[in-house]
Amino acid sequence: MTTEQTLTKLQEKWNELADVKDVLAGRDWFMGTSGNLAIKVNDAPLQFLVTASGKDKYKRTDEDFLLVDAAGEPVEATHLKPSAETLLHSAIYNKTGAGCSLHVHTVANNVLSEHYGRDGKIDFKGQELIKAFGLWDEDAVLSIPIIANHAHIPRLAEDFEEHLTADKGAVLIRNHGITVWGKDAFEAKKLLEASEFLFQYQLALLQIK
Ligand SMILES: CSCCC(=O)C(=O)COP(=O)(O)O
Ligand SMILES: [Zn+2]
Repeated sequence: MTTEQTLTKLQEKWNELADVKDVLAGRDWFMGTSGNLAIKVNDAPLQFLVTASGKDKYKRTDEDFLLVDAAGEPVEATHLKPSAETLLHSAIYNKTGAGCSLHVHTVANNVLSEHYGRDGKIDFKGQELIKAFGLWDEDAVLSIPIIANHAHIPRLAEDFEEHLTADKGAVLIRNHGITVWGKDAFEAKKLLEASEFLFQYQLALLQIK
């Protein structure tokens, strides 16, 4: 690839992730600067764009993302800090064929992660939207793992990695949020939206019971 082609690809991926960020911001899924997003730019060497830590993700700026390597370290010298949870995104790109990963905190995903936390998972059956995860059988069950929210991110990443068994998926971090990954930005966003729909449904159901 020429330098020009590399830069064009980087710009395309930047715009793709910025567009996803704007849509998720429209859903109010970045409260209190929470959440982080990443998109793969290059396979060999592995490089991905990740949100800069602590930014107001409701705004679109030239400093929203930075390019990091397989270990989550900035590729170039920068004053920007990669997301505090970059290691989770690194784990996804190192262990799966995913091209995009998204993490958001919502009231629904936090409440349900606490409610089902002791089970270590939340199951959805007989719900149309589990088809977003490729589960089309009538008896299919979507099982989303729930892991403990370790403050030490390498420890959190270690637990998280155990669930990186496919190129797409979702993991809930108890009283923290959800991380999803998919082959590209379209798939990751679809999985995130489907998960949040299912969480909102389950929460509403628990409330009327
Ligand atoms: C203020 S939210 C606490 C950190 C967090 O969980 C998160 O998703 C945002 O952290 P980042 O470093 O990616 O801004
Ligand atoms: Zn978080």
